Amino acid sequence: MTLVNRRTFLQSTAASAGLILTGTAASGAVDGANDRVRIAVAGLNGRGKSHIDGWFGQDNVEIAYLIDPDEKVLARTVKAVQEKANGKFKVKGVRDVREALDDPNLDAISVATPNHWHSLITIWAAQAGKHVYVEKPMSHDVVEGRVAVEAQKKYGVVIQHGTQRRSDSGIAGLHEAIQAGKWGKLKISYGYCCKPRGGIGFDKVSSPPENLDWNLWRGPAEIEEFHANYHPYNWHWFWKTGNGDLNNQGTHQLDVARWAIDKDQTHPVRAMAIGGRFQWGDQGETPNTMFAMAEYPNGQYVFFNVRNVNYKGYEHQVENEYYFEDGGRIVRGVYYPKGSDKGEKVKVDRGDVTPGGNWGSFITAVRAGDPSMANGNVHDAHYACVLGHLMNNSYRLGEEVPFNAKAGKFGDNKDAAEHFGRLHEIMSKGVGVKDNEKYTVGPALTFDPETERHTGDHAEVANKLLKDPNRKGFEIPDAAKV
Ligand SMILES: NC(=O)C1=CN([C@@H]2O[C@H](COP(=O)(O)OP(=O)(O)OC[C@H]3O[C@@H](n4cnc5c(N)ncnc54)[C@H](OP(=O)(O)O)[C@@H]3O)[C@@H](O)[C@H]2O)C=CC1
Ligand SMILES: O=C1CO[C@H](CO)[C@@H](O)[C@@H]1O
Repeated sequence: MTLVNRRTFLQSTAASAGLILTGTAASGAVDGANDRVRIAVAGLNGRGKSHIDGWFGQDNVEIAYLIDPDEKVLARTVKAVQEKANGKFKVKGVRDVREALDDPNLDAISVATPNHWHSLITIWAAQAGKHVYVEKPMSHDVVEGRVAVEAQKKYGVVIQHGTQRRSDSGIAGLHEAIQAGKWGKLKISYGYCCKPRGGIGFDKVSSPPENLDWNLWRGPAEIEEFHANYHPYNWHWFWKTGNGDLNNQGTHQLDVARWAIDKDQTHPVRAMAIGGRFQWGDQGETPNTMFAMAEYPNGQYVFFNVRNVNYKGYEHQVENEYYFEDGGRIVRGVYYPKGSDKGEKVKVDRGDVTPGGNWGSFITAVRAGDPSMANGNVHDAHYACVLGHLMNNSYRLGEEVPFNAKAGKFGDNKDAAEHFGRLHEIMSKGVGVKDNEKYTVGPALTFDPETERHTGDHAEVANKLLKDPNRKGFEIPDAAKV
C-alpha cells in the first residue's frame, strides 16, 4: 500500500464522518511492549479454531480472550489454548463479548460467531476502539452492514472481512488486468457456490442445553424457541440467523465477482433470484439451489449459482468465471476467445495486496493503525454482502411456479436464460427434480445505491427485508448515531 493510498483512505473516511482523526487507540498504531497485539476470539466451535491457529502463527500476538456462550466449548478451548501458549501469555475465557471489549488493553477482536452477531460485535468493537477481523458475511442484513461502515468511518479502526481470497495477489492481479481492459470489457462476472450438502431433518422445540447461554447465543436475532438444529452450524439454513449458502460459502465468490467489475461500481441497481430447497424435505428455510443475477449501474452483471443437492456425477464448482463483451471468457484460469474451445493460460502480474496472508495482513494493518491496508476492507465487505442480501431478498419475495426451463423471467437477457437453462438441466436430469415440483421465482428488485433503499414496484415489501428486527438490549444503533 502506498502512502497516497493510506492518506486518501484516512482523509476520505475522516471527512465523511466529519471529524479529524487524532491518535486514538484505533486510529494510531498499536502501542505496547514491542508492538504486541492483544486479540480476542469470539465464536470457538468451528472457524474460531482457524482464527486461533492464525493468531498463534503471528509473531508477538497474544490471544487475550476467548469468548463463547457455550460453557463446554469455552472451557475446552481455553484449556487447549493455555497449553499451547506454554506460559507465553494467559488467556481469559468469557461468555459475553462486552466483557472483553471493556478491557482498555485489548487491541482487536476476531469474530467467528454465527452471522446474526457479526455486525453488532463489529459495531460494538469499533465503538470501543478495537480493530476487527470479522468472518463473512460481515452483515446479516443491509442496514446493519451500513452501520458497520459508518462505525468504521467514525472510529477509524481496521476492519478486515474474512474473505481470505482478498489476500491472494494472483486474484488481485487478474482483476487489475480485467479492469485495465486486457480482454476487452467485462460483461458478466460469475460466481459459483456448488458444493454438495445434505438435509438437516427436523428438530423439535426443546429447552436449550444447560451449558448454553441461550440469551447470548440469540443476541440480536428475534427467536423465541430453541431447537437443536440451530446450534451449532445449521443456523446457516434459517433466515433469522444465517443467509443460506449464497451468503455463506457464496460470500467468497460473490466478493470475488464484485471485485472484478469496474472499481467505481458499489451496489447493483437490480437483483433477482430463482431457486428452491429441493429433495431434502427438511426444516431448513434457505434455498439449496439458486440462479441469481444483479445488474450494476454501468450495465455489468454478476451472475450466481448455488447447487447443494448431491447426485451421481455432481459437478463441484466453487469458483469464478469472467465473460467479456466480445464473447471471450476466462474459465478456470484459461482465456477462450469468442467461439473457441482452444484457450490459453492466463498470465498476469501479481496485484496489490497487503502481504502476509489473511491473518498476517490484518496484524500488519493493526500495527500500522491503517484501515486501508485491510485485505477486504469494510466497504468491500459491505458491497459483497449486500449483493447477496438483495439476491436472497428477491428469492424470499418470490412466487412458486411449476418447475420448468421457462420459469425464469429474464426479458430479453439471453445470457441469463442460457445460464439458468444449464442449472435447470442439471436439476432435472441430474438430481431428478420432477415437473410437478416448484421453483420460487423472485421479482426483479430495483435498488438505489445511494440511499441503499429499494425503489419501484416491490419497494414496500422489499424495504422491510433490509433490516432484521432485533431483541431488546441487542439493537443495532442508528447509522447517524453510531
Ligand atoms: N472464511 C472462511 O473460510 C470460513 C468462515 N466461516 C464463518 O465463520 C462463522 C462461524 O462458522 P462455524 O464456526 O462454522 O459455526 P459454528 O456454529 O460451528 O460456530 C459458531 C460459534 O460461535 C459461538 N457463538 C454464538 N454466539 C456467540 C457470541 N455471542 N459470542 C461468542 N461466540 C458465539 C457458537 O457458540 P455455541 O458453541 O454455543 O454454538 C459457536 O461456538 C460463520 O459466520 C461462517 O460463515 C466458517 C468457515 C470457514
Ligand atoms: O460450510 C462452510 C465451509 O466452507 C465455507 C468457507 O470456505 C464456510 O464458510 C462454510 O460455513
